[in-house]
Amino acid sequence: MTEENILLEVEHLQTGYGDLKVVRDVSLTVRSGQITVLLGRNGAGKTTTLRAITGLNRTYGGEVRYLGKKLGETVAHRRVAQGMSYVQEGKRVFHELTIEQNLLLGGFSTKSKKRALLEAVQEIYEFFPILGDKRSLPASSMSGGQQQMLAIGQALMAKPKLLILDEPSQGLAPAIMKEVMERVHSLKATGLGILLVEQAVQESLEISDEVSVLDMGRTSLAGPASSMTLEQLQEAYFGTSESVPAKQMAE
Ligand SMILES: Nc1ncnc2c1ncn2[C@@H]1O[C@H](COP(=O)(O)OP(=O)(O)OP(=O)(O)O)[C@@H](O)[C@H]1O
Repeated sequence: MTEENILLEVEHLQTGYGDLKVVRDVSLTVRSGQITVLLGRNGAGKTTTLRAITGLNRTYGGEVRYLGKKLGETVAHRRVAQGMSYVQEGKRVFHELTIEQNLLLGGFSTKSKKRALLEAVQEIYEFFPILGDKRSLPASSMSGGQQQMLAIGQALMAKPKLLILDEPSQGLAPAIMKEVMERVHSLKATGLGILLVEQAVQESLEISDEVSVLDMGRTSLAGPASSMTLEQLQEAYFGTSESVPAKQMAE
């Protein structure tokens, strides 16, 4: 893997809320055409890390480099304009708007002409056919999994280089979760780099290239997904290599 593939490098990041330092030492890398998954127990600091990467929380220490440049105090909307799209936890779509209106809003930041936006919407329909089938219906009429696909489609409308997804499988039935994960996996072929936060350990490891585990605001394990053993992950999660069933790691 060459250095040119690197989209995002986070080194020894420190961030939090006001005086509260929640994230003390987090490092991770995301490359184009690859998925990096950020794992960790509830409250480990995963969402807070994403908020600092996207400019929603201040960085107290360490560094975030995107496309080879330090982001420093770059405000969130400039990061979006530079190709960072963030799908926050909980399928944040506009329920009263139609699916198509939601997608068009997603392309607003590109300042594209209507025609280009409609072409981009068609590409999203090809990728998520269910959104095309239901384009004129309000988003509220869709299931949780379909709303998650809409939230991802909305983020893709901004033509990102880096897609950041916070727990896309949250609250979804297993079959729907698998479908969402497969769709996320297939996005790699477009050259997009993806930073995925997940509680579904097994499913996210299957589609990821790199893994970073967070424990109490610190990176406790990082490396290629293919080389991670269950024992290493357990130790990184709990600070012990005693046998803990994989599914419990999400609890
Ligand atoms: N707005 C906030 N103000 C103060 N503290 C916060 C705020 N949001 C989160 N925290 C605290 O920061 C810590 C890390 O939370 P964070 O949401 O980043 O964890 P997480 O790993 O994403 O967990 P989860 O999987 O439950 O979403 C927690 O102790 C949480 O209570």
